[in-house]
Amino acid sequence: MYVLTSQQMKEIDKKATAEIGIPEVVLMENAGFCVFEEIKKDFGCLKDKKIAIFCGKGNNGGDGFVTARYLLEESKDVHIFIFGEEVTPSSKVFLQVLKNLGADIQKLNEEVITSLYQKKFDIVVDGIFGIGLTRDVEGLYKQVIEYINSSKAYVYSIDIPSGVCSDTGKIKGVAVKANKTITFMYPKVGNILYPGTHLCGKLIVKDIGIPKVLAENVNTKVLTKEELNLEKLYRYPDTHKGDYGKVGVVAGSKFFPGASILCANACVKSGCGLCFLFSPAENVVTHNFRYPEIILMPVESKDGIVTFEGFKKKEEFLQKLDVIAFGCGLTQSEETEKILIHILKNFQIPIVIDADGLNVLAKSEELHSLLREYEACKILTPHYKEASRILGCDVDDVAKNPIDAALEISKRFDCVCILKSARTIITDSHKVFINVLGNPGMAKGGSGDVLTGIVSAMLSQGYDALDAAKLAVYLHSLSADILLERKTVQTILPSEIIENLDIAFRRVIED
Ligand SMILES: NC(=O)C1=CN([C@@H]2O[C@H](COP(=O)(O)OP(=O)(O)OC[C@H]3O[C@@H](n4cnc5c(N)ncnc54)[C@H](OP(=O)(O)O)[C@@H]3O)[C@@H](O)[C@H]2O)[C@@H](O)CC1
Ligand SMILES: Nc1ncnc2c1ncn2[C@@H]1O[C@H](COP(=O)(O)OP(=O)(O)O)[C@@H](O)[C@H]1O
Ligand SMILES: [K+]
Repeated sequence: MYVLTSQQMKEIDKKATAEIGIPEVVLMENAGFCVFEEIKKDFGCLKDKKIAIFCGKGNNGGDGFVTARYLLEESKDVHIFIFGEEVTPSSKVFLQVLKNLGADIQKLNEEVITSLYQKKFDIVVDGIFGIGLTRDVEGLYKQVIEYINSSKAYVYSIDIPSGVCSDTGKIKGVAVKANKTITFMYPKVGNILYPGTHLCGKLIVKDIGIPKVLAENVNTKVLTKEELNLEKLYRYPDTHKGDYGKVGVVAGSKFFPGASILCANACVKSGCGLCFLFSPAENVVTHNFRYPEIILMPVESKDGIVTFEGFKKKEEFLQKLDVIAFGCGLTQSEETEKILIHILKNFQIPIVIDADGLNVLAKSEELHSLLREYEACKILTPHYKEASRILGCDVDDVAKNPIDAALEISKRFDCVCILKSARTIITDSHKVFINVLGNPGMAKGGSGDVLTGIVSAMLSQGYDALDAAKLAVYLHSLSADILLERKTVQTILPSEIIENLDIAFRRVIED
């Protein structure tokens, strides 16, 4: 499913009217009717319902006028509130229709807003701002939104909750908290990213008759099952472990032994042929027997951290690898940096860089240019903080516009970037996918290490970087969502996300 920015939606809208010739009022009529239909479906009989419709001066308000007209057919207690008569030409048509019908239309001012608090509306329709919101919400607009949020009514937002930026999902000063949002044709970015997605309540996407061919060049999509390439998950009977690749997980330290195990274990549980774990010798001793499928590669360490010299002694094994997963729990030492430099200079195999791999990358100019020049496929898996270190900006800047941050990282290193959060963004700098699965039970140390293991296994099974990233992110969060069916967000563990991958794989392959 495509996800659009306000600019993209406006262009499509313009083409539909100017080039294809569908009049704007027809689209507005369809949009307003869709909102009415949804209300009717939810409430059934509206006869005794007290309804308020708040309409701004743009076309979002015009949709509200249309909805109001249909609601007037169902209830005698429908009240329309406007911010002024200077509305867009299409909206004006429907405002006039309401006037002709003798509808109750009140212009909002301080007094009217105060009086709203005495009225007990059952249903509120928010048609204040849609994709045309350009600046922070203030004054009367702010007061009305505050009223809506204080009311006990069931709130419908048209297109997007007013006050949410449709390009980022951020709140521009104040925003409506809706129970349900009816958006048209395609979700907007602000309907999908937090906090906007939360303020939408239940999101409904309605077709209002804009030809779909107009969206064909849009590059951003929700990561749905239909977007996954499942081809390489199928195994011919006549096959052997060599067909599924050898992954070298370079991870772990005295301080974070678990990170390496989670990563390597997720990797073997996601289908790689052989998984070698390069970790400090003292950790490896304790891992023995507990994780029999992982081939343990004890590396000489100093103060619990793998050393560059120790790593080089494993050259013979390193040469056999097909994929490297680098960084989980390594610590940000000079040794970590030296090892990564060595890998980027001497290997040309797919690499996944996570955690401390990203942290040393952020600090080293040499690593920046080596990674840019590295020709094999590369996947970077930062969370917001790691991304901000790489980009040299504030973490809030990443959070404000994660799609742009992911694109920037992807372009800078010519890599696939998996920017992790409650709405993980995947991009190869051309296409963008937003993951909408997963739950707060994943907000726990170790969840990211699991993802690194899964994505490495996808690379070793022959997927290209973008397909590997999409499949891994999907399976990872689907596994956590399946766990949530019987557990709680508090009790989900990263190691259980690994165990539960069985069911996630089955659902992806068989359903
Ligand atoms: N796309 C489609 O396919 C279709 C779209 N449709 C609908 O149209 C909607 C988009 O309509 P739209 O472009 O007229 O913008 P909209 O959101 O109504 O607001 C613009 C108004 O708000 C004002 N304004 C902005 N920020 C402000 C602030 N902070 N505080 C105060 N004022 C502020 C701005 O003023 P200005 O910035 O010009 O001063 C302008 O007056 C879309 O979301 C959907 O519902 C359907 O009808 C059919 C098909
Ligand atoms: N609230 C949430 N909803 C969905 N997914 C989440 C949420 N919080 C975290 N995640 C996912 O969990 C993982 C956390 O990774 P990361 O922050 O690197 O953790 P760690 O480094 O401790 O392993 C990411 O894949 C992220 O997308
Ligand atoms: K709205």
